[in-house]
Amino acid sequence: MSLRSPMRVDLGSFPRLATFPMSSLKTKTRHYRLMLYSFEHSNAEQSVVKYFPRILDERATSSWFVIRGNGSLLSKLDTRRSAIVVDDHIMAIWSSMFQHVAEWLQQPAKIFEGLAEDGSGGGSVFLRPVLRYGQGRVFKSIDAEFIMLRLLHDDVYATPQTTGTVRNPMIELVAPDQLSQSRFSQLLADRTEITLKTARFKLRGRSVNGRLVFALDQANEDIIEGPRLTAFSVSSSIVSNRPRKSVCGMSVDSARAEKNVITFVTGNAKKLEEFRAIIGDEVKVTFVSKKVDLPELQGEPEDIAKEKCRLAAQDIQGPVITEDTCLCYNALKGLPGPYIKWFLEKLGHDGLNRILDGFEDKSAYALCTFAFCSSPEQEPIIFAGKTDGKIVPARGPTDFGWDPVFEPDGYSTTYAEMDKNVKNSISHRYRALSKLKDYLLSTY
Ligand SMILES: O=P(O)(O)OP(=O)(O)OP(=O)(O)OC[C@H]1O[C@@H](n2cnc3c(O)ncnc32)[C@H](O)[C@@H]1O
Ligand SMILES: [Mg+2]
Repeated sequence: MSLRSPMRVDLGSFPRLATFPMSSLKTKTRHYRLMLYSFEHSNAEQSVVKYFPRILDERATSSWFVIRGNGSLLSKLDTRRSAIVVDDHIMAIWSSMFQHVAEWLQQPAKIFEGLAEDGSGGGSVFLRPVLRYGQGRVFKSIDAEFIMLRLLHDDVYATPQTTGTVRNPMIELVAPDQLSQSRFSQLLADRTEITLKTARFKLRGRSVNGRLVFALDQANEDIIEGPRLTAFSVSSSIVSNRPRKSVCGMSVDSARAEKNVITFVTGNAKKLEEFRAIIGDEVKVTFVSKKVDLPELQGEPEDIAKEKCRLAAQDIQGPVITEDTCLCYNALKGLPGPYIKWFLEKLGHDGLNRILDGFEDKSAYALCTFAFCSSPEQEPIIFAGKTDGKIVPARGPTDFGWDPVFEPDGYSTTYAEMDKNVKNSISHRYRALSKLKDYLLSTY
Protein backbone atom coordinates (compact mmCIF):
# COMPACT_ATOMS: atom_id res chain seq x y z
CA MET A 1 0.00 0.00 0.00
CA SER A 2 1.11 3.56 -0.24
CA LEU A 3 0.50 5.97 2.51
CA ARG A 4 -2.03 8.64 1.98
CA SER A 5 -0.37 11.07 4.32
CA PRO A 6 3.34 10.95 3.71
CA MET A 7 5.53 12.33 6.37
CA ARG A 8 6.90 15.70 5.60
CA VAL A 9 9.82 17.21 7.39
CA ASP A 10 10.75 20.81 7.19
CA LEU A 11 13.98 22.39 8.14
CA GLY A 12 13.76 24.84 10.90
CA SER A 13 15.40 27.21 13.25
CA PHE A 14 17.60 26.25 16.09
CA PRO A 15 15.92 25.30 19.29
CA ARG A 16 15.94 27.06 22.56
CA LEU A 17 15.68 25.36 25.85
CA ALA A 18 12.88 26.32 28.13
CA THR A 19 11.20 25.05 31.20
CA PHE A 20 7.59 24.52 31.77
CA PRO A 21 5.47 23.19 34.61
CA MET A 22 4.26 19.95 33.27
CA SER A 23 1.69 19.07 35.86
CA SER A 24 -1.03 19.06 33.25
CA LEU A 25 0.59 16.32 31.29
CA LYS A 26 0.20 12.82 32.40
CA THR A 27 1.58 9.72 30.89
CA LYS A 28 -0.88 6.97 31.13
CA THR A 29 0.30 4.47 28.66
CA ARG A 30 3.51 3.73 26.98
CA HIS A 31 2.61 3.61 23.41
CA TYR A 32 5.28 5.94 22.26
CA ARG A 33 8.81 6.06 23.32
CA LEU A 34 11.01 8.81 22.19
CA MET A 35 14.59 7.96 22.75
CA LEU A 36 17.40 10.37 22.79
CA TYR A 37 20.79 9.27 22.09
CA SER A 38 23.89 10.44 20.45
CA PHE A 39 25.87 8.87 17.74
CA GLU A 40 28.32 6.20 18.50
CA HIS A 41 31.24 8.45 17.89
CA SER A 42 29.93 11.36 19.85
CA ASN A 43 29.82 11.90 23.51
CA ALA A 44 26.31 11.26 24.65
CA GLU A 45 26.77 12.56 28.13
CA GLN A 46 28.17 15.83 26.91
CA SER A 47 25.33 16.28 24.52
CA VAL A 48 22.76 15.58 27.15
CA VAL A 49 24.38 17.84 29.67
CA LYS A 50 24.72 20.59 27.16
CA TYR A 51 21.28 20.56 25.74
CA PHE A 52 19.24 19.10 28.50
CA PRO A 53 20.58 20.52 31.71
CA ARG A 54 17.31 19.75 33.43
CA ILE A 55 17.98 16.08 33.20
CA LEU A 56 20.93 16.37 35.46
CA ASP A 57 20.31 13.58 37.79
CA GLU A 58 21.94 10.24 37.77
CA ARG A 59 20.06 9.35 34.66
CA ALA A 60 22.01 11.92 32.71
CA THR A 61 24.81 9.45 32.58
CA SER A 62 22.63 7.21 30.58
CA SER A 63 22.42 8.22 27.00
CA TRP A 64 18.95 6.84 26.66
CA PHE A 65 15.83 8.64 27.59
CA VAL A 66 12.34 7.75 26.91
CA ILE A 67 9.23 9.67 26.12
CA ARG A 68 6.20 7.77 26.92
CA GLY A 69 2.79 8.95 26.24
CA ASN A 70 -0.43 8.28 24.54
CA GLY A 71 -2.61 10.12 22.13
CA SER A 72 -3.64 12.74 24.61
CA LEU A 73 -0.10 13.45 25.54
CA LEU A 74 0.88 13.70 21.94
CA SER A 75 -1.87 16.10 21.15
CA LYS A 76 -0.49 18.41 23.78
CA LEU A 77 2.89 18.40 22.18
CA ASP A 78 2.13 21.49 20.23
CA THR A 79 4.59 23.79 18.61
CA ARG A 80 5.25 25.78 21.71
CA ARG A 81 5.89 23.12 24.23
CA SER A 82 6.95 19.61 24.26
CA ALA A 83 7.66 17.28 27.04
CA ILE A 84 10.42 14.94 27.69
CA VAL A 85 9.49 12.23 30.03
CA VAL A 86 12.24 10.25 31.53
CA ASP A 87 11.34 7.05 33.20
CA ASP A 88 7.80 8.16 33.77
CA HIS A 89 8.84 11.46 35.28
CA ILE A 90 8.66 14.60 33.33
CA MET A 91 12.13 15.92 33.46
CA ALA A 92 12.56 18.59 30.91
CA ILE A 93 10.74 20.59 28.37
CA TRP A 94 11.83 22.15 25.23
CA SER A 95 10.09 25.04 23.71
CA SER A 96 10.55 25.95 20.12
CA MET A 97 13.29 23.42 19.71
CA PHE A 98 10.79 20.73 19.52
CA GLN A 99 8.31 22.16 17.21
CA HIS A 100 9.73 19.67 14.83
CA VAL A 101 9.56 16.92 17.27
CA ALA A 102 5.98 17.77 17.91
CA GLU A 103 5.33 17.47 14.23
CA TRP A 104 7.09 14.24 14.19
CA LEU A 105 5.18 12.92 17.06
CA GLN A 106 1.92 13.71 15.42
CA GLN A 107 2.77 12.78 11.91
CA PRO A 108 3.79 9.25 12.66
CA ALA A 109 0.52 8.78 14.41
CA LYS A 110 -1.16 9.57 11.13
CA ILE A 111 0.99 7.15 9.35
CA PHE A 112 0.27 4.47 11.85
CA GLU A 113 -3.39 5.12 11.61
CA GLY A 114 -3.04 4.80 7.90
CA LEU A 115 -1.41 1.49 8.36
CA ALA A 116 -3.97 0.26 10.78
CA GLU A 117 -6.85 1.27 8.59
CA ASP A 118 -5.43 -0.67 5.78
CA GLY A 119 -6.07 -4.34 6.11
CA SER A 120 -2.82 -5.23 4.47
CA GLY A 121 -0.67 -3.31 6.88
CA GLY A 122 -0.45 -2.84 10.56
CA GLY A 123 1.37 -4.76 13.14
CA SER A 124 4.14 -3.25 15.05
CA VAL A 125 5.81 -0.44 13.29
CA PHE A 126 9.19 0.92 14.03
CA LEU A 127 9.88 4.42 12.99
CA ARG A 128 13.01 6.30 13.58
CA PRO A 129 13.42 9.94 12.83
CA VAL A 130 16.80 11.49 13.28
CA LEU A 131 17.13 15.04 14.29
CA ARG A 132 20.27 17.00 13.91
CA TYR A 133 20.75 20.60 14.47
CA GLY A 134 23.35 23.28 14.73
CA GLN A 135 23.42 26.71 16.24
CA GLY A 136 23.14 28.53 12.99
CA ARG A 137 26.82 28.05 12.53
CA VAL A 138 29.01 25.75 10.64
CA PHE A 139 29.61 22.46 12.26
CA LYS A 140 33.26 21.85 12.68
CA SER A 141 32.72 18.24 13.14
CA ILE A 142 29.72 16.11 13.64
CA ASP A 143 31.02 14.78 16.89
CA ALA A 144 29.15 15.44 20.05
CA GLU A 145 26.84 17.89 18.42
CA PHE A 146 24.08 15.67 17.39
CA ILE A 147 21.33 14.07 19.12
CA MET A 148 19.23 11.52 17.55
CA LEU A 149 15.67 11.14 18.32
CA ARG A 150 14.10 7.89 17.90
CA LEU A 151 10.45 7.42 17.95
CA LEU A 152 9.69 3.89 18.59
CA HIS A 153 6.21 2.81 18.24
CA ASP A 154 4.86 -0.53 19.00
CA ASP A 155 1.72 -2.33 19.83
CA VAL A 156 -0.71 0.54 19.62
CA TYR A 157 -2.04 -0.34 16.27
CA ALA A 158 -1.04 -3.93 16.32
CA THR A 159 -4.58 -5.03 16.04
CA PRO A 160 -4.98 -8.77 15.87
CA GLN A 161 -6.74 -8.77 12.55
CA THR A 162 -3.92 -7.06 10.73
CA THR A 163 -1.50 -9.40 9.16
CA GLY A 164 0.90 -9.27 6.32
CA THR A 165 3.41 -6.76 5.24
CA VAL A 166 3.21 -3.04 4.99
CA ARG A 167 3.71 -2.17 1.38
CA ASN A 168 5.53 0.90 0.24
CA PRO A 169 5.03 3.42 2.98
CA MET A 170 6.34 6.72 1.91
CA ILE A 171 8.29 9.46 3.49
CA GLU A 172 8.97 12.81 2.02
CA LEU A 173 12.12 14.66 2.81
CA VAL A 174 12.59 18.31 2.08
CA ALA A 175 16.09 19.29 1.18
CA PRO A 176 17.89 21.84 3.30
CA ASP A 177 17.84 25.24 1.67
CA GLN A 178 21.56 25.39 1.82
CA LEU A 179 22.05 22.28 -0.18
CA SER A 180 21.53 22.22 -3.83
CA GLN A 181 18.84 19.89 -4.96
CA SER A 182 21.27 17.97 -7.05
CA ARG A 183 23.66 17.46 -4.17
CA PHE A 184 20.90 16.37 -1.88
CA SER A 185 19.58 14.08 -4.49
CA GLN A 186 22.96 12.58 -5.02
CA LEU A 187 23.53 12.03 -1.33
CA LEU A 188 20.31 10.24 -0.91
CA ALA A 189 20.31 8.40 -4.16
CA ASP A 190 23.65 6.90 -3.43
CA ARG A 191 22.18 4.83 -0.76
CA THR A 192 18.50 4.39 -1.12
CA GLU A 193 15.80 3.76 -3.59
CA ILE A 194 14.47 7.18 -4.14
CA THR A 195 12.13 8.75 -6.55
CA LEU A 196 13.03 12.34 -6.94
CA LYS A 197 10.04 14.55 -7.26
CA THR A 198 10.97 18.17 -7.80
CA ALA A 199 12.27 19.48 -4.53
CA ARG A 200 11.23 16.46 -2.59
CA PHE A 201 12.24 12.92 -2.29
CA LYS A 202 9.88 10.13 -2.03
CA LEU A 203 11.42 7.20 -0.39
CA ARG A 204 9.98 3.87 -0.98
CA GLY A 205 10.80 1.07 1.31
CA ARG A 206 11.33 -2.26 -0.24
CA SER A 207 9.82 -5.27 1.31
CA VAL A 208 12.67 -7.55 2.12
CA ASN A 209 11.81 -10.66 4.01
CA GLY A 210 8.70 -9.02 5.24
CA ARG A 211 10.49 -5.90 6.39
CA LEU A 212 10.56 -2.47 4.96
CA VAL A 213 13.67 -0.50 5.41
CA PHE A 214 14.56 3.09 4.90
CA ALA A 215 18.11 3.81 5.79
CA LEU A 216 19.36 7.28 5.29
CA ASP A 217 21.66 7.77 8.17
CA GLN A 218 24.86 7.81 6.23
CA ALA A 219 23.38 10.07 3.67
CA ASN A 220 22.41 12.43 6.43
CA GLU A 221 25.88 12.51 7.77
CA ASP A 222 27.04 13.72 4.44
CA ILE A 223 24.36 16.31 4.36
CA ILE A 224 25.77 17.71 7.53
CA GLU A 225 28.79 18.78 5.54
CA GLY A 226 26.68 21.41 3.91
CA PRO A 227 27.58 25.03 4.64
CA ARG A 228 25.86 26.94 7.46
CA LEU A 229 23.74 24.04 8.24
CA THR A 230 20.89 24.48 10.60
CA ALA A 231 19.89 21.16 9.41
CA PHE A 232 17.02 19.11 10.39
CA SER A 233 17.26 15.95 8.51
CA VAL A 234 15.43 12.81 8.99
CA SER A 235 15.95 9.21 8.50
CA SER A 236 13.34 6.69 9.14
CA SER A 237 12.97 3.03 9.18
CA ILE A 238 9.68 1.34 9.05
CA VAL A 239 9.25 -2.26 9.67
CA SER A 240 6.18 -4.28 9.59
CA ASN A 241 6.79 -6.94 12.05
CA ARG A 242 3.85 -8.73 13.39
CA PRO A 243 4.67 -10.74 15.31
CA ARG A 244 7.41 -8.43 16.30
CA LYS A 245 10.45 -10.12 15.03
CA SER A 246 13.22 -7.68 14.58
CA VAL A 247 14.29 -4.12 14.55
CA CYS A 248 14.89 -2.74 11.16
CA GLY A 249 18.16 -2.53 9.39
CA MET A 250 19.98 0.51 10.56
CA SER A 251 23.34 1.67 9.61
CA VAL A 252 24.51 4.21 12.13
CA ASP A 253 23.47 2.50 15.27
CA SER A 254 23.24 -1.06 14.22
CA ALA A 255 25.37 -2.11 17.13
CA ARG A 256 23.07 -0.34 19.49
CA ALA A 257 20.03 -1.75 17.87
CA GLU A 258 21.43 -5.21 18.08
CA LYS A 259 22.14 -4.73 21.70
CA ASN A 260 18.44 -4.29 22.14
CA VAL A 261 17.43 -7.52 20.54
CA ILE A 262 17.38 -10.65 22.63
CA THR A 263 16.39 -14.03 21.34
CA PHE A 264 14.27 -16.23 23.53
CA VAL A 265 15.19 -19.69 22.42
CA THR A 266 12.34 -22.04 23.05
CA GLY A 267 10.31 -24.56 21.15
CA ASN A 268 7.35 -24.09 23.41
CA ALA A 269 4.74 -21.64 22.12
CA LYS A 270 2.90 -21.53 25.43
CA LYS A 271 6.03 -20.55 27.28
CA LEU A 272 6.55 -17.78 24.80
CA GLU A 273 3.00 -16.59 25.21
CA GLU A 274 3.38 -16.37 28.97
CA PHE A 275 6.80 -14.80 28.61
CA ARG A 276 5.39 -11.98 26.49
CA ALA A 277 2.44 -11.45 28.80
CA ILE A 278 4.59 -11.30 31.90
CA ILE A 279 7.51 -9.25 30.63
CA GLY A 280 5.24 -6.56 29.16
CA ASP A 281 6.78 -3.64 27.34
CA GLU A 282 8.85 -1.88 29.94
CA VAL A 283 12.14 -3.42 29.03
CA LYS A 284 13.60 -1.56 26.09
CA VAL A 285 14.43 -4.70 24.29
CA THR A 286 12.90 -6.35 21.28
CA PHE A 287 12.38 -9.99 22.06
CA VAL A 288 12.42 -12.36 19.20
CA SER A 289 11.95 -16.05 19.53
CA LYS A 290 13.57 -18.94 17.88
CA LYS A 291 13.02 -22.62 18.06
CA VAL A 292 16.32 -24.37 18.27
CA ASP A 293 16.59 -28.01 19.12
CA LEU A 294 19.02 -27.89 21.96
CA PRO A 295 20.29 -30.93 23.73
CA GLU A 296 19.29 -30.81 27.38
CA LEU A 297 21.77 -32.32 29.72
CA GLN A 298 20.94 -34.39 32.71
CA GLY A 299 21.69 -33.07 36.14
CA GLU A 300 20.60 -30.33 38.49
CA PRO A 301 18.15 -27.75 37.06
CA GLU A 302 20.64 -24.92 37.27
CA ASP A 303 23.35 -26.82 35.41
CA ILE A 304 20.91 -27.92 32.75
CA ALA A 305 19.70 -24.35 32.33
CA LYS A 306 23.19 -22.92 32.05
CA GLU A 307 24.35 -25.44 29.51
CA LYS A 308 21.23 -24.99 27.42
CA CYS A 309 21.79 -21.24 27.43
CA ARG A 310 25.45 -21.57 26.43
CA LEU A 311 24.47 -23.70 23.47
CA ALA A 312 21.73 -21.26 22.51
CA ALA A 313 24.14 -18.31 22.60
CA GLN A 314 26.52 -20.18 20.36
CA ASP A 315 23.74 -20.95 17.96
CA ILE A 316 22.39 -17.41 17.87
CA GLN A 317 25.74 -15.66 18.24
CA GLY A 318 24.10 -12.98 20.29
CA PRO A 319 22.14 -12.34 23.48
CA VAL A 320 19.79 -15.15 24.37
CA ILE A 321 17.32 -16.21 26.98
CA THR A 322 16.45 -19.82 27.62
CA GLU A 323 14.07 -21.28 30.11
CA ASP A 324 13.67 -24.61 31.81
CA THR A 325 10.71 -25.76 33.73
CA CYS A 326 10.72 -28.48 36.34
CA LEU A 327 7.89 -30.07 38.25
CA CYS A 328 9.31 -31.43 41.46
CA TYR A 329 7.52 -33.87 43.77
CA ASN A 330 8.60 -33.53 47.37
CA ALA A 331 7.88 -37.20 48.05
CA LEU A 332 10.31 -38.05 45.27
CA LYS A 333 12.99 -35.64 46.44
CA GLY A 334 12.46 -33.30 43.55
CA LEU A 335 11.85 -35.79 40.73
CA PRO A 336 10.65 -35.83 37.99
CA GLY A 337 12.07 -32.25 38.09
CA PRO A 338 13.75 -31.42 34.80
CA TYR A 339 12.54 -34.68 33.31
CA ILE A 340 8.89 -33.79 33.68
CA LYS A 341 8.52 -33.34 29.95
CA TRP A 342 9.26 -36.99 29.32
CA PHE A 343 7.19 -38.20 32.25
CA LEU A 344 4.27 -36.18 31.01
CA GLU A 345 4.69 -37.45 27.49
CA LYS A 346 4.88 -41.10 28.51
CA LEU A 347 2.50 -41.17 31.44
CA GLY A 348 -0.01 -38.41 30.83
CA HIS A 349 -1.82 -36.51 33.57
CA ASP A 350 -3.18 -39.65 35.09
CA GLY A 351 0.25 -41.21 35.33
CA LEU A 352 1.64 -38.05 36.93
CA ASN A 353 -0.88 -38.64 39.72
CA ARG A 354 -0.36 -42.35 39.99
CA ILE A 355 3.35 -42.00 40.59
CA LEU A 356 2.35 -40.67 43.99
CA ASP A 357 -0.09 -43.47 44.80
CA GLY A 358 2.15 -44.96 47.42
CA PHE A 359 2.82 -41.60 49.09
CA GLU A 360 0.83 -39.49 51.52
CA ASP A 361 2.68 -36.41 50.49
CA LYS A 362 1.24 -35.00 47.27
CA SER A 363 3.03 -31.70 47.57
CA ALA A 364 5.13 -30.48 44.72
CA TYR A 365 6.68 -27.32 43.42
CA ALA A 366 6.99 -25.83 39.99
CA LEU A 367 10.41 -24.45 39.31
CA CYS A 368 11.28 -22.13 36.48
CA THR A 369 14.83 -21.27 35.61
CA PHE A 370 15.57 -18.53 33.15
CA ALA A 371 19.10 -18.22 31.89
CA PHE A 372 20.42 -15.14 30.16
CA CYS A 373 23.60 -14.98 28.19
CA SER A 374 24.64 -11.70 26.58
CA SER A 375 27.06 -13.36 24.18
CA PRO A 376 28.56 -16.77 23.50
CA GLU A 377 31.61 -15.77 25.53
CA GLN A 378 29.66 -14.86 28.63
CA GLU A 379 28.72 -17.10 31.50
CA PRO A 380 24.94 -17.48 31.67
CA ILE A 381 23.16 -15.77 34.53
CA ILE A 382 20.39 -17.67 36.25
CA PHE A 383 17.03 -16.41 37.51
CA ALA A 384 14.91 -18.96 39.28
CA GLY A 385 11.34 -18.84 40.54
CA LYS A 386 9.37 -21.40 42.50
CA THR A 387 5.70 -21.92 43.25
CA ASP A 388 4.54 -24.49 45.79
CA GLY A 389 1.45 -26.56 45.32
CA LYS A 390 0.17 -30.08 45.09
CA ILE A 391 -0.51 -32.72 42.47
CA VAL A 392 -4.21 -33.32 41.88
CA PRO A 393 -6.29 -35.30 39.38
CA ALA A 394 -6.41 -33.31 36.15
CA ARG A 395 -8.88 -30.40 36.01
CA GLY A 396 -9.23 -27.72 33.36
CA PRO A 397 -8.05 -27.20 29.80
CA THR A 398 -5.23 -29.40 28.65
CA ASP A 399 -3.42 -27.07 26.32
CA PHE A 400 -0.36 -26.45 28.40
CA GLY A 401 1.75 -29.24 29.82
CA TRP A 402 0.99 -30.32 33.34
CA ASP A 403 -1.12 -27.27 34.21
CA PRO A 404 -4.22 -29.43 34.87
CA VAL A 405 -2.57 -31.47 37.62
CA PHE A 406 -0.89 -28.66 39.53
CA GLU A 407 -2.85 -26.79 42.16
CA PRO A 408 -0.84 -23.95 43.66
CA ASP A 409 -1.00 -23.44 47.42
CA GLY A 410 -3.69 -21.01 48.47
CA TYR A 411 -5.88 -21.73 45.46
CA SER A 412 -8.60 -24.26 44.87
CA THR A 413 -8.09 -24.22 41.13
CA THR A 414 -5.37 -25.82 39.09
CA TYR A 415 -3.08 -23.72 36.94
CA ALA A 416 -5.16 -24.86 33.98
CA GLU A 417 -8.44 -23.69 35.53
CA MET A 418 -7.12 -20.31 36.50
CA ASP A 419 -7.51 -17.14 34.56
CA LYS A 420 -4.26 -16.63 32.64
CA ASN A 421 -3.65 -13.35 34.40
CA VAL A 422 -3.88 -15.02 37.76
CA LYS A 423 -1.46 -17.75 36.78
CA ASN A 424 0.89 -15.13 35.39
CA SER A 425 0.85 -13.29 38.68
CA ILE A 426 1.79 -16.22 40.91
CA SER A 427 3.46 -18.77 38.71
CA HIS A 428 6.97 -20.14 38.84
CA ARG A 429 7.52 -18.43 35.48
CA TYR A 430 6.29 -15.11 36.82
CA ARG A 431 8.61 -15.28 39.80
CA ALA A 432 11.65 -16.13 37.73
CA LEU A 433 10.84 -13.70 34.97
CA SER A 434 10.35 -10.83 37.41
CA LYS A 435 13.96 -11.24 38.45
CA LEU A 436 15.15 -11.42 34.87
CA LYS A 437 13.06 -8.38 34.02
CA ASP A 438 14.61 -6.36 36.85
CA TYR A 439 17.99 -7.38 35.59
CA LEU A 440 17.20 -6.36 32.02
CA LEU A 441 15.69 -3.07 33.16
CA SER A 442 18.89 -2.24 34.94
CA THR A 443 21.04 -3.34 32.04
CA TYR A 444 19.30 -2.13 28.90
O1 LIG B 1 12.21 -25.51 24.10
P1 LIG B 1 12.02 -25.48 25.57
O2 LIG B 1 11.95 -24.10 26.13
O3 LIG B 1 12.94 -26.39 26.32
O4 LIG B 1 10.51 -26.02 25.80
P2 LIG B 1 10.07 -27.41 26.39
O5 LIG B 1 8.62 -27.58 26.08
O6 LIG B 1 11.01 -28.48 25.94
O7 LIG B 1 10.19 -27.18 27.94
P3 LIG B 1 11.12 -27.82 29.04
O8 LIG B 1 12.30 -28.51 28.43
O9 LIG B 1 11.40 -26.75 30.06
O10 LIG B 1 10.18 -28.93 29.66
C1 LIG B 1 9.18 -28.57 30.57
C2 LIG B 1 7.95 -29.37 30.39
O11 LIG B 1 6.99 -28.78 31.25
C3 LIG B 1 5.95 -28.22 30.50
N1 LIG B 1 5.70 -26.89 31.04
C4 LIG B 1 6.55 -25.84 31.03
N2 LIG B 1 6.02 -24.79 31.66
C5 LIG B 1 4.79 -25.18 32.07
C6 LIG B 1 3.76 -24.54 32.76
O12 LIG B 1 3.86 -23.28 33.14
N3 LIG B 1 2.64 -25.23 32.97
C7 LIG B 1 2.53 -26.50 32.56
N4 LIG B 1 3.45 -27.17 31.91
C8 LIG B 1 4.60 -26.52 31.65
C9 LIG B 1 6.40 -28.16 29.07
O13 LIG B 1 5.30 -28.28 28.19
C10 LIG B 1 7.34 -29.37 29.02
O14 LIG B 1 6.59 -30.54 28.85
MG1 LIG C 1 13.03 -28.54 26.38
